[in-house]
Amino acid sequence: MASAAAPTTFSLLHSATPAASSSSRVQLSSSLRVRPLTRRLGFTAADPLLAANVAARVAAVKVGRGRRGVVSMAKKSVGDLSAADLKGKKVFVRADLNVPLDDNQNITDDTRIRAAIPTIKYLIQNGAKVILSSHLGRPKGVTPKYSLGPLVPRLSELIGFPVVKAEDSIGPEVEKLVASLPDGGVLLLENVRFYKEEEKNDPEHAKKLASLADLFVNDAFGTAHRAHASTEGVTKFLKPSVAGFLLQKELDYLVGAVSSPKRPFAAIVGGSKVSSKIGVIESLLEKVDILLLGGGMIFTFYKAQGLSVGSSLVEEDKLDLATTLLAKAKEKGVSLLLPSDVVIADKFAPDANSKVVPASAIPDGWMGLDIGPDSVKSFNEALDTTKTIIWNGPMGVFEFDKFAVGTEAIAKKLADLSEKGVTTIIGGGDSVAAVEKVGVANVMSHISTGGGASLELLEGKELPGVVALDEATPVPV
Ligand SMILES: Nc1ncnc2c1ncn2[C@@H]1O[C@H](COP(=O)(O)OP(=O)(O)OP(=O)(O)O)[C@@H](O)[C@H]1O
Ligand SMILES: O=C(O)[C@H](O)COP(=O)(O)O
Repeated sequence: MASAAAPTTFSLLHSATPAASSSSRVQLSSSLRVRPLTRRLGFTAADPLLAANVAARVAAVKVGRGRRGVVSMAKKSVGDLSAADLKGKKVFVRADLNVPLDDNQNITDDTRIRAAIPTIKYLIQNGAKVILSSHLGRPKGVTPKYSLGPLVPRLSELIGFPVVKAEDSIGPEVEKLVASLPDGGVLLLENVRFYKEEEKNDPEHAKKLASLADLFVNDAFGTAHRAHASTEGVTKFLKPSVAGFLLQKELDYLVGAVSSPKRPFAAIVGGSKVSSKIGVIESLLEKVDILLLGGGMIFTFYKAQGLSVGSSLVEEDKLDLATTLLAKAKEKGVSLLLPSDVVIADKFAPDANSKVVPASAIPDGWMGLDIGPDSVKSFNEALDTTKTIIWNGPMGVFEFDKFAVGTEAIAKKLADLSEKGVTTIIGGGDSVAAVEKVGVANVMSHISTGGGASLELLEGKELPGVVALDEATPVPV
């Protein structure tokens, strides 16, 4: 790729043969490590409110190539609103509180609730009346098991006082509760998806939601790829409509850091199928210096190169695509690495028999379920040269302990590099689960709260929930 800093001595591993991979030698970068964006701006990741606020002001730049060409993703932030703008104002806040619940309605991962708190607290501290809304799951009509009720205790605990819960998201009862909300109070609306008009982005419905408030803050990054009434529709009726701190931080990393990365810039893409990652790979090939591929998709690449893959996951109709992507990497000067060895299993099960073999020697009847130790070694060497890394998708079937080793090794490597100042961005979905399983989530530069939304951003698409927000006022940088 056109980068002066790209590692020129890095061999292009289009061949999946063990000989090719193990013979690769990566020249270690001797240049100084850069500090993550937050540290460079003079605050710590432990101070997300301040971090996002300052980042919004300082780092909000024209970034991203969207569906309709180059667009500005720099949006007005809630941090641009002062106490004078907020005191006594009714603020409709759309968050993504779509958290997993167990059979007893206990929250099993509160990450998304915690991530929404900085914006809510900022509004409270500035005397606003917070009308908080979210979806939970994909209900078809009013469905008690998708009520937001179970979130109230944790939300109240994190906010520091009891949150009032409405039984609906629109209507006279909600209006009464809004009217009795004190300055600095928080009212949680019921699941916005209990109305089918929400997902249809029905303008009349959006108008009803908007009529509850004076202004709009969208902090629902995980749902920003949906043009729904509470994410996009309400912006037509509420001014200003601004980005919350979480949304801004996600954009700063997934668009800002990816568009203007400190180089060398590496992407690690895994997951099950190449078909679900085509857009991401194609988009990243335009930006990265190094691309490491793992997960189930590698077998389609191997087969495209004429290797036998046993009974590994292969998308027969994507063989040509795999060949095209390899050629594109070569054309762009991207160092693309496929794993040189794999952990194979005699069945798709946690207790399968397993062994490590070169990628070129997968026997019939066996399937590859993880990357092998040599691959981890060469991936680590490649990552050692980088200053920015983005990771999306696990290296193997990490749900089975036996085949989680490669994914966990990559998670540990990123944690190690992050502590040395490399910007590490985890792009949502299963890779986040893997990072959390290893217990290194807190050291990464950024962990996205969005699965589909982060994928769409990485594909270079615009998110309707972001596009609809007010543009940031340009500031001299
Ligand atoms: N070699 C393999 N064979 C089969 N499945 C695999 C293999 N390697 C990884 N997977 C599976 O890929 C799945 C994750 O793939 P997916 O494409 O959904 O990744 P993701 O992008 O991290 O997740 P999400 O779609 O939630 O954002 C995991 O369930 C994992 O078990
Ligand atoms: O979990 C997610 O990815 C978001 O909350 C969006 O949910 P959805 O895919 O049901 O719109």
